[in-house]
This record gives sequence, C-alpha cells and structure tokens, in this order.
Amino acid sequence: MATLRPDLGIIGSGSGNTLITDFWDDKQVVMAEKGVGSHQAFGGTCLNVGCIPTKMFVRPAELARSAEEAARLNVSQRTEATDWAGIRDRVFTRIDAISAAGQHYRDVEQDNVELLTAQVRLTGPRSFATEDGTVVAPDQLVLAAGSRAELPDVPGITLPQVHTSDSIMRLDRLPARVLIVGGGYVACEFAGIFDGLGSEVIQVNRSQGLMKALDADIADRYTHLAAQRWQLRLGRTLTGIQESSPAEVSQQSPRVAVTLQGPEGEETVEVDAVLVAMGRRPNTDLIGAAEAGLDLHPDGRLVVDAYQRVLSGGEPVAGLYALGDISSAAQLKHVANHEARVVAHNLEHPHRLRAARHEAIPSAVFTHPELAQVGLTEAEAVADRGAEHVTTAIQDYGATAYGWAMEDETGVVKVIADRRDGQILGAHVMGYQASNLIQPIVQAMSFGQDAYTVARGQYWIHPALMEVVENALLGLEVPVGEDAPL
Ligand SMILES: Cc1cc2nc3c(=O)[nH]c(=O)nc-3n(C[C@H](O)[C@H](O)[C@H](O)COP(=O)(O)OP(=O)(O)OC[C@H]3O[C@@H](n4cnc5c(N)ncnc54)[C@H](O)[C@@H]3O)c2cc1C
Ligand SMILES: NC(=O)c1ccc[n+]([C@@H]2O[C@H](COP(=O)([O-])OP(=O)(O)OC[C@H]3O[C@@H](n4cnc5c(N)ncnc54)[C@H](O)[C@@H]3O)[C@@H](O)[C@H]2O)c1
Repeated sequence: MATLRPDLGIIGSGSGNTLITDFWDDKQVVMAEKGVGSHQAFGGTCLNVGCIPTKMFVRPAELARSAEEAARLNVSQRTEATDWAGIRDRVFTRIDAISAAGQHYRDVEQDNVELLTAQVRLTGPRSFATEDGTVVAPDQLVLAAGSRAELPDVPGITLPQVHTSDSIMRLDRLPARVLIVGGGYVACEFAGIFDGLGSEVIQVNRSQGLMKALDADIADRYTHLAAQRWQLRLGRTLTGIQESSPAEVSQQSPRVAVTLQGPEGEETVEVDAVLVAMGRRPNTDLIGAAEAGLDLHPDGRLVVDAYQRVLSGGEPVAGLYALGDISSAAQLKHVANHEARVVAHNLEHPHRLRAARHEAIPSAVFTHPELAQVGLTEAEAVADRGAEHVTTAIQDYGATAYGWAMEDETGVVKVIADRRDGQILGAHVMGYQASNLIQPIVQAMSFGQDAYTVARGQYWIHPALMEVVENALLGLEVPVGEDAPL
C-alpha cells in the first residue's frame, strides 16, 4: 500500500483546480477527481454539466423565441427549426476539449502534480485513500468535492428516460414532451431551454409557485408568465415512473408514464423524457466526512470558519480547508471561485489568513424571462429591520425609454432599502438582461453606497435600459441631504 506525502492534497477538480498556483511549482500536489457526468469528465460541475453548457443552450433557445419580440416591433421573422443535435455537438465539442486539455495539463504536463482519477474517502481529518489502497497524507488538504443532484426514492427513478442535469443535455434528440420536476434554478432554466427549442414542457412542483426563494413579487410574476408559456402542475409530487407498454411506443409517442400525487388525487402524464431537479446535496457522504470526525450542518455541508478552515468538534483542523458546494450555503460558481481565492491565499500564507466575504452575493436564473437577485427579499428585510424602516420601489422596464423601444410589458426592477439611511438591502430583477442590470446594485451594496448617491452620484447613459435601475433607486423613500448630488 503506497502512502503519498505531498505538500498539498485536493479532492475535486472543479474550483479546487484553481488552487494550484505557481507557488506550488517546486512542491508536490496530489489531486483526486472521480469525474462528473456521463463522461466522467475532469474539471467539475460548472464546466462540464453546469453553468457553462446550460447557458450555451439558453442562448439558442432565446434566439428561437426572438420572432415573438420581432412581431411586437412590426418585424416578421420565423424560427424555421432548431437543430438539437447540432447545438449539443457544438456545445460539447468545445467543452469536452477544454476538460480533456485541463486533465492532460495536470496529469501529464505538470511534473509537480499527481492526478488520481478515482473516488476517494477520508481516512482521517487530513488524509484520504483510493479504493485500491493508495493513501495520501498531505501537509495541507482542501476538500472541494462539490455536490450532486438529489434523487427521490420513487419507483422507476433509474429508468434511462429519467435524467438529472448531468445527462439531459446529451440526449440523442430533442424530446417532443419533457416533464421537469422542481421549481428552482435547474428546473426553471431547463424549462426555458426546452420551451424555446420547441419541446412541450410540463413542469411539476410541490409548492404552489416557482422560484419560491426569490422575493414574492418576482416569484409570483415569474410563475404567472411561466404558466402562459408551458404547462405548470403545481402542488404535486412525483410518486413513480413507469416505462410505457411496447404497444403504446411508436416513433413519436411518449416513452414513460409519470405518476403525480396532487390536490385531485393521482394523475399520470406520458412524456419522452423526465428531468429531476429537486436540489443538490453536498458530497460529504462520498468523502466520508462524518466518519472522519468533521462537523456537518443539518443539510450535510461541512462547517467552516471565516477562513474556510474545516471544523471538527467546533475547532478548526490545522491545514484543512473546504470551498464551494461542499461547504457553502450558496451553491454558486462565483462563490466557489471567491472561496478558492481565499483558500489559495491561506494555504500559501498560513500565518496571514484572510476571511471569505459572503455579503451581497448575487445570483441569476437564466430562464425566460431572466431573473436576478441580490441581498434580502422584502419579507426578509421587514423581518430584519421592521416594516416601518423598509422602503421599496418597483420600476417597470416598460416605463423607461428603452423599454418603449422594446415594447416590454413584463420586465421589472424591485429595490429595497432602509428608509433611515438609504442603505440598499436588496434588489430583484425580472426581464431581458436581468443578470447584467443588477450589477450596479451589487457594486453599491459591496461598497456600502446608499441608494440616492448611487442614483444621482453618477451619469446613467440615456436612453440605455440601465435607466430602469436608476429610476427604481429614485423611487425609494430615502434621505436626501442638502449637499447630495443633483
Ligand atoms: C445545471 C447547473 C447549472 C448551474 N448554473 C450555474 C450558473 O449559471 N451560475 C452559477 O453561479 N452556478 C451555477 N451552478 C452551480 C455551480 O455549478 C456550482 O456551484 C459550482 O460548480 C460548484 O463548484 P465546486 O468546485 O464546489 O464543485 P464541483 O465543480 O462540482 O467540483 C467538485 C468535484 O469533486 C469531485 N468529487 C466529488 N467527490 C469526490 C470523491 N469522493 N473523490 C474524488 N473526487 C470527488 C467531483 O467529481 C467534482 O468534479 C449550476 C449548477 C448546475 C448543476
Ligand atoms: N443560474 C444559476 O446560478 C444556477 C443554475 C442552476 C443551479 N444553480 C445552483 O444549483 C442549486 C441546485 O439547483 P436546483 O434547481 O436543483 O435546486 P433548488 O434548491 O433551486 O430547487 C429545488 C426544487 O426542488 C423542490 N424540491 C425539493 N425537495 C423536494 C421534494 N422532496 N419533493 C418535491 N419537490 C422538492 C423545491 O421545492 C425546489 O423547487 C441551486 O440552488 C443553485 O444554487 C445555480
């Protein structure tokens, strides 16, 4: 049984891959990676089965829908067809090559890095082993093993027509009818993709609305719009999936019968493919974190301190760090990347530790229409500050000059502030380019700028769509000092 004693060990090649800076050139690093998705790819979720490929499907789906906007603007356009196989192959030709090159670089080109392509388990708080007995006991270890899709324990869940986000993008052909279980990020993004590309979409969710974690105004409006585009079956749970009998199967016909339990009892829906998107669980069980004595949150995440050090019995374990989905409350790539920068610093400067920053974390849902948020919802702001101290403003895209140009009828920006000092507490956007429009608010919250100063302390390009953010900020009831900018 070989024991390796490198300077640095890393479990997970997603955000963990960025830890191997020049600092380690004259030191030894061992990285373990089991592979993600049906191709067991190197490089983690975001690159192979997450953020990047999904958004490469979102863009053509948006284009396929553009005839609708054109018609509002007196331009005749028609989407003739969408080429699923062409889109899929373009996406994965690019991504698979990046993943393979990344693996080759670590495995072959870097003399100081040893890549173990294996699923490993901790043998102690700061050591791990492969199944075939290679033990790795590094001076410092980073747990960056991410999360995986949660699957319900219902009959038929392992049928080949049932997918998670790991496999659905590699389908042979566009499903004529797809059933999506869940009302969160993954479910709403894929509903938008399949709807845009021409599938009949049936989205099933346990609660009565979609994106329930968002501000209620935005979640309600989004749910309403989604219901106009694709079928929503709310208040229902998935109870089973069965293969359709051979007699019912023809070239075009549905392939599985999905059973749902809802307010009117049991119902069955026949579809070509099912996507289960019911949340992601941290991979602490895969690495045996509890058995190694590491502290876990009730949802299974590792407990870390401000410096991303992993705790055991409430105390940080020397030389043991975690980052990303395995420890973070926000399962977002930009959060994992920030934490990776912090961990990289702390590994290299153990006597000058830096803390991670978890304020004003934005996120966007690249569905249709796009959604973006940062900070508190109105309900959270009221709970935190008291209703009497909270001011909100809602600005429609359609009430600004660029919104007129777009003939936009649904886009909206909502901002929330403390009326005593104008501190921005949150912002929520639904509509075209929501993920970009929210960035000035993220910046203002990150640097502690108050709502009025942000609105009037800078020029806003006229008549850019960004004026909708300026106007939303100006709608807040906040103090304006005598010398405030004009
Ligand atoms: C469909 C989808 C779309 C998404 N879109 C976005 C988006 O638009 N924007 C955004 O910010 N976030 C998005 N996310 C979330 C984002 O992908 C994750 O937050 C991020 O990738 C987490 O990075 P990580 O490094 O923590 O984990 P990962 O990138 O998952 O890396 C963990 C690695 O550890 C490996 N591993 C796990 N256990 C072991 C073991 N025992 N032994 C060896 N290796 C192991 C895994 O194989 C994996 O490669 C999306 C997620 C999904 C699923
Ligand atoms: N654009 C992005 O930033 C992006 C995109 C995709 C995923 N992600 C990240 O990945 C994470 C996982 O995404 P997700 O959509 O799988 O999770 P999610 O937490 O966003 O949504 C999970 C959904 O499943 C439902 N659900 C959970 N348990 C259930 C049960 N037992 N029965 C019925 N329904 C149940 C929830 O009500 C919810 O609607 C997200 O939270 C997000 O952090 C981010």
